[in-house]
Amino acid sequence: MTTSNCLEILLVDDDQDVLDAYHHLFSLAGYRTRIFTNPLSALDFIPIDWPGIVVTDMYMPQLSGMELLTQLKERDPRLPVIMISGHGDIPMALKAVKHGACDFLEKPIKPAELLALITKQLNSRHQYLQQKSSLNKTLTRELIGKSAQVNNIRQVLSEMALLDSNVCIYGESGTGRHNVASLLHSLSARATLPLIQLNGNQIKTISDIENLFTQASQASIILSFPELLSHEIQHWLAEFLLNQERTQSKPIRLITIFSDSPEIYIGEQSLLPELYYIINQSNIELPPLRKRPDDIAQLFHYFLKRSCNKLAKPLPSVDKSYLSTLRKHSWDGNVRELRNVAELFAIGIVKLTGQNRTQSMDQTHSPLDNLVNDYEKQIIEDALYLFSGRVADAANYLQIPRKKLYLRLKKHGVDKKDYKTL
Ligand SMILES: Nc1ncnc2c1ncn2[C@@H]1O[C@H](COP(=O)(O)OP(=O)(O)OP(=O)(O)O)[C@@H](O)[C@H]1O
Repeated sequence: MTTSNCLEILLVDDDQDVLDAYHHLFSLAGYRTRIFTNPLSALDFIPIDWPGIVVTDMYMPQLSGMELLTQLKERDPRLPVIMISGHGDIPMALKAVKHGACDFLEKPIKPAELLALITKQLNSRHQYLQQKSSLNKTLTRELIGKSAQVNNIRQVLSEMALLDSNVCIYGESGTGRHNVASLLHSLSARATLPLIQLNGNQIKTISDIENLFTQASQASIILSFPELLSHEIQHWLAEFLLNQERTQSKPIRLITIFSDSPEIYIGEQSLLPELYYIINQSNIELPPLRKRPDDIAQLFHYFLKRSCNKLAKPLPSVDKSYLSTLRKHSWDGNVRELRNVAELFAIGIVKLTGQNRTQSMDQTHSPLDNLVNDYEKQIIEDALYLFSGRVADAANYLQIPRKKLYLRLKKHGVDKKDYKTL
C-alpha cells in the first residue's frame, strides 16, 4: 500500500453519474473515495487537517465550487482542492488558483492526467500531515502547559515552523521566550543550521552588527531587546532585512525578543517603526504564569520529573494542598521560578510553604519565639531566592526598608550571595 492510499479523495458534484464514474476510476487505481452531491454536506463533513484531498465541480445549485473552495480554505488553508469545470474559462481558472485551488481541470477529463494529479496531491498532503504530526509531538514534549493560551501558542508555532518569517516574541522574563524562539528554529527548515543568540546591549557599532549578520549566513538569529540598539544600528538592520526581502534571498531568519509589546517601545521612541515592520512578520505573546494557572501543576510535575531523573532519585509524591499553594503563588519569576521550586522539591526542599521547616520544628517542640524567628527567616530566604539574592528587590517585595532587611539578614545569619546561584 502506498502512502497516498491511506488518505481519501472527497468528490463533490451534483451529477450522480459523474460521481459514479470518478468513484470507479479512483477505486480501480486503489484509492478510497467519498462522494457528495451536495457541497454543503461536504463542508459539514471535513474537519481541519482532514486526511485527504477534495475534487469538486464548479457549477452546483446549493453552493458554487468557488464558494466551496473559499470556505474550505478559510478553515484549512493547506487542504488541496482540485477544481473541475465544463467550461474552458481562463479567468475563472486563474481566480480559482488565486483562491488556493491546487489545480483547475477542464472537461472532458483525461483519466490518466487526473490520476497523476490526484497521486501528486495525495502524496503532498500525506507528507504535510506527517510533518505536522511530528511537529505537534515535539511541541507537546517541549512546550508544556494545558491552558488555552499555551494550546494556542502550540498551534501558532506549528504554522510558523513551516514558514520562514521574522518573528517577534514578547512577554515577561522567565515566561519561556527563549524556549519558544529555540523551538521555532529547531522545527524550521533551518534546524541543522546554526542558531545565534545576541543581545541588543552587546552591539555597539554598525561594524559589530555588519560582521555578525554578514558572517551568520543561513542562520537563525535570536536578538533579545532590539530596542537597546542605537537608532543608527536599527536603521542598518531594517535596511539589511528589507534587502533580503527584495532580493528574495533569505540568509538570516530573525527572531526578536521583547519584554513588552513592541508597540510600547515604538511609543517610547526606542524602537524604530521601520525596523518593527520588518521584524514583526508574525508575533507571539507569552502570558505571565499567573495569568495561566492551569499550566502550573503540569509544569511543576514536568520539572520535578526531569530533576529526579537527572539526580536518579525516586519521584516524590506531591499532595493536593501543595499544588494549590503553587496555584495561588504570584510567580513573579514566571516559569523559571517554578522550575527552581520544582528542582528544590526534588532534593527535599519545599519552597513557598513552611512545610520542611515545620516538620523539623514539630520534632524539636521549639518555643514560640523560635518558631516566629524561624518563620521570619524562611520568608526572607524565600524572597531572596525569588529575586536571586537582590536585596533591593526582596525588600520591595516584603514591603520593608532595605536597611531593615539587611539587619534581619545579619540577625538570621543569611548571606545574600548564597541565593545568587539558585
Ligand atoms: N512551557 C514551557 N515548557 C517547558 N519548559 C519551559 C516552558 N516555559 C519555560 N520553560 C523553561 O523555563 C526556563 C525559562 O525559560 P526561558 O529562558 O525561555 O525564559 P525567557 O522568557 O526567555 O526569560 P529570560 O530572557 O529571562 O531567559 C527555561 O528552562 C525553559 O526551558
